[in-house]
Amino acid sequence: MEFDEWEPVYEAILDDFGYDRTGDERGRERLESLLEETYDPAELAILRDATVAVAGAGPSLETDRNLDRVRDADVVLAASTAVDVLVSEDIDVECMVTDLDKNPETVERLTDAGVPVAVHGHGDNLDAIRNVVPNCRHEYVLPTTQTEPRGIVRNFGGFTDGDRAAFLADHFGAAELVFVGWDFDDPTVDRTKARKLEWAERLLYWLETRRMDHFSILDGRRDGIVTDGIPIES
Ligand SMILES: Nc1ncnc2c1ncn2[C@@H]1O[C@H](COP(=O)(O)OP(=O)(O)OP(=O)(O)O)[C@@H](O)[C@H]1O
Ligand SMILES: Nc1nc2c(c(=O)[nH]1)N=C(CO)CN2
Ligand SMILES: [Mg+2]
Repeated sequence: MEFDEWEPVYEAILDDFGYDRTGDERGRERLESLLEETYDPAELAILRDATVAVAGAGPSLETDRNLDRVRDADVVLAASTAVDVLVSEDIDVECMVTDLDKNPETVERLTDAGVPVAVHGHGDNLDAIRNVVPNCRHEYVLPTTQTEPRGIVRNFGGFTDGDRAAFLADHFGAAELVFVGWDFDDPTVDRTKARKLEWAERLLYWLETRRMDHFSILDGRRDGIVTDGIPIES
């Protein structure tokens, strides 16, 4: 997704959470200033026409059925701690997507082993960027932002770690997205996380309907409505 399509949704997210756009720009600048080189996104051509498992970090990821669905996929993208769950089941991931808030040692280990990690900079992870990025192998770090992309820092669309993985797969031409480990109504999460998951759900619904490329047909027939181009669950 290009930024001009993403920007109105980004503005709605800023508004909803009260985030400061200049904070996100600072996150982008910190990534820019720390990275001497980056992962070449052209390498993500492995996603083209692939069946891609998009693993969220919800508790259902560990069910046998979901682990089998991941094993059956051509390519596995995993958000944050979902990587650790999959690795403990002997499942390798092709790319990790994270804002560095949970398992920095996994980020360092993957980049060291030559597995790309899409590292997201935003206004609330500036310290994590400074603490973790210098310990990573830069040629396996793909820096991302949710604000306007600049220089080496890319924006493929998406907000939370998991939905950004789905937007990444879409951007690089995945044929099919298989969602595992997505528990939108997880009673164990706090209020802020629940609101982030609400956004993730809305964004994935938008992405999937956009991928189907028949918004106008779906509008009013599925259990969602379209407001300003953003599908909102009814
Ligand atoms: N029940 C769930 N709990 C946690 N993550 C979930 C769940 N269901 C789906 N996910 C996806 O897995 C990702 C896990 O990443 P992580 O726990 O680091 O969250 P995050 O996006 O950094 O948000 P936060 O700032 O709240 O930690 C989430 O971003 C979300 O997209
Ligand atoms: N500014 C800001 N941006 C975010 C935040 C956050 O806490 N603050 N959390 C996210 C979850 O992955 C994604 N983006
Ligand atoms: Mg995270």
